[in-house]
Amino acid sequence: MPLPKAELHLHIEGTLEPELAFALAARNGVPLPYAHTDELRKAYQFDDLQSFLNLYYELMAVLRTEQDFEDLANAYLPRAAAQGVRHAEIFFDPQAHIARGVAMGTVVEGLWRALGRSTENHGVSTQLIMCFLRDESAESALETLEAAKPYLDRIIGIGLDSAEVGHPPAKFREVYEAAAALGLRRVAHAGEEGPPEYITEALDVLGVERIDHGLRCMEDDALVERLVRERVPLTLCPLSNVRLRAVDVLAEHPLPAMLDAGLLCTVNSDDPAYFGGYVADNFHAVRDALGLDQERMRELARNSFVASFLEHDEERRARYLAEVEAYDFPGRP
Ligand SMILES: Nc1ncnc2[nH]cnc12
Ligand SMILES: [Zn+2]
Repeated sequence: MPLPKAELHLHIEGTLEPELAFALAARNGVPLPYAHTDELRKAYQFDDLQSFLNLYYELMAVLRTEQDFEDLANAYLPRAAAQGVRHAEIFFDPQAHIARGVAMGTVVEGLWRALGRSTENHGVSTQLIMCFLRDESAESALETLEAAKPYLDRIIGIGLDSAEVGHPPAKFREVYEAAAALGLRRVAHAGEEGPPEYITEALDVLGVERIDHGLRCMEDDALVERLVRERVPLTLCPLSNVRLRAVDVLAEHPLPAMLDAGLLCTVNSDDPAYFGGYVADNFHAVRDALGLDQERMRELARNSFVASFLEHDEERRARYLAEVEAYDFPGRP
């Protein structure tokens, strides 16, 4: 039985495995510039975030109907359950779909057909976080929030993703203020490729409660002290960092130094279909490459529930946390 955990940094479009991409392409008559799944997999060599995003947006062309989004989520959920995920806060990128003529309602209703039954069907509770693409305009983000208004009972919060450098958080001040007024929770990708100043700006200007990635905080001691003092969770994605070359090799990932500094770190999968592993695979990879002991692994699992947006169901959070504390690692005498 895997260690129980919450997954807090997972782009649902990043769970699109080559086999499902080809099946949906055939179903929808969408041509793909790859002959078969192996050829597509060979394209999964990235130099940086942008080179990944190019493929990520290209493959989304196969997602067209409610059924496609339901199938996408229904492929992820049993995999997540098998990896010990009890609770998942799932990102989606509506602008990438709306730009292709796929309506907000198609995306949210389709995902919800799977997510709404996930606790019963898979033992995984879920929340949806709608991300704005930071390389699109602030006006487009505001229009997207407007388009989401009929679906806000299904969306717990907003996030900010896509190409980071050159698109500082402050560009999105207005839409974050509007989202806060609607009672939405706020997170943002910051400090993945962008500088530590983007992390500070996400906190001060956007009022975010968690930082997605946040890796580059380690370049600024005062920022680290602040993140520790304010207990700001970071949703790290170690295999993603290696694949997108934010770190050279996993053995050099700053996670142990971040934990030693007292940062509230969590480990997540980001876009598991592209980066070679789901969330437990990320846990095992950091354990093996960085020599994390069982108490560090337990700390990461505990942090994931502490950092989750489960305030509306503290009883559930307490149950998950108790499971973490009671967990017996395999192979213990
Ligand atoms: N790691 C990542 N960073 C920014 N935007 C993303 N969209 C999907 N994955 C992303
Ligand atoms: Zn991400």
